Amino acid sequence: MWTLVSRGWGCARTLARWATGAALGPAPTFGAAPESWPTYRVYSSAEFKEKLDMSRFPVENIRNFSIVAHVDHGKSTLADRLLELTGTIDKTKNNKQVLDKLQVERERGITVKAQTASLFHNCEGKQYLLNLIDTPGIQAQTVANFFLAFEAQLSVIPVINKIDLKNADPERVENQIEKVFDIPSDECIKISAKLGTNIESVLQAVIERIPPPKVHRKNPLRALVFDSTFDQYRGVIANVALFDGVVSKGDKIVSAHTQKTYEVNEVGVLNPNEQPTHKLYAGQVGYLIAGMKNVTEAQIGDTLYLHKQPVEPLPGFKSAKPMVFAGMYPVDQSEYNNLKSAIEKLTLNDSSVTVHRDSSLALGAGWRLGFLGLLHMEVFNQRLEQEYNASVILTTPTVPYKAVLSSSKLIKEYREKEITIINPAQFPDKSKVTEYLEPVVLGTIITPDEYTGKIMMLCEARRAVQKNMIFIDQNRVMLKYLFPLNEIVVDFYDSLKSLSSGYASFDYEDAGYQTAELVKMDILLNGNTVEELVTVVHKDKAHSIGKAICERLKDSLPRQLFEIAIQAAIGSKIIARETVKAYRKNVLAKCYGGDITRKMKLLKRQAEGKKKLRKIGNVEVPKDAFIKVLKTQSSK
Ligand SMILES: Nc1nc2c(ncn2[C@@H]2O[C@H](COP(=O)(O)OP(=O)(O)OP(=O)(O)O)[C@@H](O)[C@H]2O)c(=O)[nH]1
Repeated sequence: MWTLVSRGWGCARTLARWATGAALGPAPTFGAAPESWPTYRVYSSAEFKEKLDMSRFPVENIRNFSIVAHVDHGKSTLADRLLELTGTIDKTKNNKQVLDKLQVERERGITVKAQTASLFHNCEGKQYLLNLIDTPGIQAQTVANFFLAFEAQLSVIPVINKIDLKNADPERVENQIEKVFDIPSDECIKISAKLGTNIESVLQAVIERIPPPKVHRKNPLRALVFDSTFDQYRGVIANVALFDGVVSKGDKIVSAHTQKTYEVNEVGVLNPNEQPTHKLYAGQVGYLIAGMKNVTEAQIGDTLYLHKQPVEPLPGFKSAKPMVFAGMYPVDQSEYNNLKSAIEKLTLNDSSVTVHRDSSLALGAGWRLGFLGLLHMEVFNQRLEQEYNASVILTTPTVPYKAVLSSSKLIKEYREKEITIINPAQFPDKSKVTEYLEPVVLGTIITPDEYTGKIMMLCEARRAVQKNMIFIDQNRVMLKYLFPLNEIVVDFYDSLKSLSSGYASFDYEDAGYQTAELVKMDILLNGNTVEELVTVVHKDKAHSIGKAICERLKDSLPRQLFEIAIQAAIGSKIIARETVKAYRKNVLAKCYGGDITRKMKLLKRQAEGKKKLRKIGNVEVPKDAFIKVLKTQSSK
């Protein structure tokens, strides 16, 4: 297990994007605080006053760093220990993933939204300001991220975590790090974040190995908005990193993006909760509230400067590339506007989600959203439900395919020859294209040798082509495969973990497009297309995927008064079929006798159940039926 810690503004500009592309910064707190809520330190008034004065942290006493690692490697636990060690939170048994504030994060135990925390730390008589960004683990790209950090010349501190585990073998991991990343093994820090072992060395290394940020306090203000959240009472809270100058309460600032002017109502640091300060100085990271009311006013990547003191805007962020697209529609069209506003607010603090308006004959007006992966999509959906009480229909996720058009009519319509298709409903017919292209990724798998055979079979079943295989030590193998993206987005990681008893790791990076024989497949219920399940599949897999979807749908559909034919079709050709026999569910069957109130209760419950159903033709389908079906797609 290993963790990277890196430095400088890179943490805001690059590292955070690495992990998910999701924005950095504090998340709004929703609902009741969980029982395990941490105890934040309460400052005495003298201490508090001193804390407000950020001028006591000159640039040379500031370090900016991120924790980057795979899902579950202990980033948030290490962050907890760093918060405790620096006195930011009291040391209690309840400190579990303190920076994970969203309900979904605590339920799933994964970080969805990166959090910033400014830690005040005394070391050898000097007071340091250490800005920590706990990155989310939604995407499996740690190896690729390491090389990005390397190219950006960021300092990298390898940290080997979980050394308390019985089967931990830190020496072997050190050797692997040396072999794969060319980092001398004596630079590795071995810790147990859970037990708090050797955490001081991490802080020490952050101070010693990471240089202070390169900024100028005497220049006019130049602040990068690297995240923003929306508070219904205070408006937009923008998280800022100051590259130049100083910002104070009462300053007039301008957004380089919108050219709108605002007055700063509050500035402060995140410790880890918002703590107002008098000013923020270049090199520091904090938040700013300036009366921005609309979610579109605080664009991530925007530069803020002082009124009448314009500056060259900072380069901003390279936007994260969505890998998976899905349609999203309100269950009830009258909820369209509420859902629109919920999506806007959520995308404000997760800028890696792309949104296009979309509409479908069957599902009405909605959107096509782009996500970094399937887990990202699931989490976004869960947050909509939990935080905004929204009920949505999600269509089968698809990857962005391309088609080179041959039909001059279509070329005219699209105004280009090569189009990207993010909605399977718009997949052009074979007679109108020269070729189809599918996105591919270069996957890196590191596994104990004993699982290599099974993993190679799994990769081949996913149409992957082997590019490389090396032994990184006596019993560990690193495999590189070129995968079609659609073969890994749904459940590849789960399959890999289960067949390697959890030991194999998986990373991937974008590798462009390759020619592919693709077809559009419809799923029909009694002859009516199920819009949610229209999908694009590889020709060779159409039959097995179609069959699997029909079988799974059969298991998820309740019997109804009539027979239901479930069919998979390519054009007019039916390639698979299942039948659900007729049946009448008589909820009153057990209620012979006269208890009318009990009868009414049962009928009411049945009516409520019906609200969770979607009607396709005359067939009623439970909403969650489709989700269950999706899981079968790439495993066949
Ligand atoms: N034994 C042991 N378990 C640890 C250690 N550090 C973390 N864990 C456990 O590993 C699991 C994952 O820890 P997290 O801190 O949530 O990991 P993460 O990397 O932040 O996970 P994501 O946010 O999902 O990317 C939790 O069950 C922790 O209790 C450690 O040093 N030793």
